[in-house]
Amino acid sequence: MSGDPVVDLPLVARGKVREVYDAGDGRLLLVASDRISAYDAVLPTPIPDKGRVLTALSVWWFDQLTPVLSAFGATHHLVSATDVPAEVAGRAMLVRRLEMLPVECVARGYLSGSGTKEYERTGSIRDVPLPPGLVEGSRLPSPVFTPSTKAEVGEHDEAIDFARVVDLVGAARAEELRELTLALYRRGAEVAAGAGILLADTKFEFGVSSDGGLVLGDEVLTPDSSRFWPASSWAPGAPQPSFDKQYVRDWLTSSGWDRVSPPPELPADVVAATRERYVAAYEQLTGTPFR
Ligand SMILES: N#Cc1c(N)ncnc1-c1cnn(Cc2cccc(F)c2)c1
Repeated sequence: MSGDPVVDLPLVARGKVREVYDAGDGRLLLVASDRISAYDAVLPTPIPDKGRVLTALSVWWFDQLTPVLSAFGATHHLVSATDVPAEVAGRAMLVRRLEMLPVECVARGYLSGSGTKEYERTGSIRDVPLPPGLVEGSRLPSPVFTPSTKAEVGEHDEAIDFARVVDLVGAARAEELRELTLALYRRGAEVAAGAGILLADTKFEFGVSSDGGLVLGDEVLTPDSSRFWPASSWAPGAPQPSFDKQYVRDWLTSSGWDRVSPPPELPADVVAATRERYVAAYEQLTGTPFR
């Protein structure tokens, strides 16, 4: 299951749960697996249909975000989600090959994880001062752009400030990345809130097309590239339950796994419940049945 190339194309990149293949003619094939990661480990048990659900969600979001992209004179990289090899039907996207910018464009609407630690140390996130009294899970007064550099596979991304983004891509492009990232986050958060889901944060990746325009790449606004929290259980002051991975996290914690040795297989009920959460995220966000 894991590790073997699934299509007869040259492998370009391999992440924890996804692969990129060279499809030729200036195209790439992004393939989403059914693998799931938790606590920085890829688990041995696949979640059936996870790859198909997250691919369908990205495809839906590319359409939803097109008006925001157009307002910035930008586009997205999706060419087709149907013109793909049969062995990865439904869980692959044929995309334009881009010159990817070396910046992970993260937008945060809520305080969580490393953001909370930074706030507790400095009273701010990167170069954005925040009001006192915020806690884990607090909604930020305004969404914040918190870029990082892309780490090697298996490493953690490195937080960078806006000045470093300017060094990497130039002042005008850096400003464009920040404003477009925040505009895309705001639209995503608005749509998600209407579906009872809080978009705590998300990561976008951008490339540049041959005519120099910005292009939204990678996957977009999936539970793998974002923190989705159920709005109904939002309670600032403690880590918020993950919309999709909480069953897995809770079971791993109860199993006694030490987070260092190879992770254990998931029981069937946790697999089924987790699959249902991915399907629920898709159906709640899009308002359409997952097939
Ligand atoms: N998207 C996109 C893209 C593009 N449109 N043009 C050129 N390169 C990329 C590209 C290359 N790597 N990644 C990240 C990545 C790593 C591992 C697995 C994955 F599925 C994805 C993105």
